[in-house]
Amino acid sequence: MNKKIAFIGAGAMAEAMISGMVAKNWAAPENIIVTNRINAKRLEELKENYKVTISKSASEAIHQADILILAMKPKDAEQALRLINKAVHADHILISVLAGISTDLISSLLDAPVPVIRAMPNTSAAIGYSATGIAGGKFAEVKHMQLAEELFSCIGTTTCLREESLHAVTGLSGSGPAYVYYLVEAMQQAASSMDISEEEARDLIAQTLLGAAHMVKISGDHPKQLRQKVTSPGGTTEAGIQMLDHFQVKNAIEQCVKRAAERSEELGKIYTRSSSQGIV
Ligand SMILES: NC(=O)C1=CN([C@@H]2O[C@H](COP(=O)(O)OP(=O)(O)OC[C@H]3O[C@@H](n4cnc5c(N)ncnc54)[C@H](O)[C@@H]3O)[C@@H](O)[C@H]2O)C=CC1
Ligand SMILES: O=C(O)[C@@H]1CCC=N1
Repeated sequence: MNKKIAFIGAGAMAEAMISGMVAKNWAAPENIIVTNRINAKRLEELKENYKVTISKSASEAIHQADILILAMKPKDAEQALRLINKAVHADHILISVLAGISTDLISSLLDAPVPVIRAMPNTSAAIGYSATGIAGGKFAEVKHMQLAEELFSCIGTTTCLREESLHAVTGLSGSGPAYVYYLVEAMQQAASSMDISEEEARDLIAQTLLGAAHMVKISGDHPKQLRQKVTSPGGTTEAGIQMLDHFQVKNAIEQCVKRAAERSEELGKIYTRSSSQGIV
């Protein structure tokens, strides 16, 4: 890939993507330009760790790049886009990973007909395991979608969807790693109370999650079937699952995913409203 990519925003998600791209040799590190609002130390850290090019000026980064990746918090998007608008043109491709923010809102803040692609990756991008959903805005053509698909496929899997579905994707797989880490925290807590060391527990839990994830992906069996294969009548799993049912954990997880998706919609609405009032 000989295109230049500018990250506007240098936080956790930008780093996860940079780390994955560099590890896969998808882009030469010097072709990745990273910029943020004020934190020069953070840029130096990314330069040191990944050998990327850093820039203190977003407009300078935009002038050098072919692909722009918007990676600031939704609340900072309007200010960033007002600046980006001065440098961006229709030959750029703008990829936004912002939760909740629609391509229409982004396009409404830009004068040029820039192809905008909304993406929802997750932090497992850092090790090539992101599950990313992408959707194209009104100026995004097939060739732009293909490029975005190629980009995200270097850091995991990519699914093309209708843009309305990206709120759900955000609740499911964008935030998803955090739910899994929450489960790991709980399992580690249990292990520690039963005198298993943190290190031993981490290995046992991680391998258990990996094995179960591969089974879900490879076996083609419904998760309920997979669960039943573990559950002997009158055995340990049944006793454990009874506690999950007692605490309505399935319902809690369903509500968790739906609430996160709803929050994505809310973020979209907050910033649509604020943007029209010019007060983000
Ligand atoms: N962290 C995650 O798991 C995921 C995050 N996202 C999205 O990625 C975006 C970034 O999230 P994080 O990396 O977690 O946030 P973060 O807070 O770690 O990083 C945000 C970065 O944006 C920079 N920034 C703020 N205003 C700016 C401006 N006007 N111009 C240039 N840079 C600016 C900050 O200096 C910082 O480097 C969010 O919109 C979030 O919805 C999407 C998928 C997963
Ligand atoms: O929590 C958030 O808002 C972001 C979006 C998906 C994951 N992290």
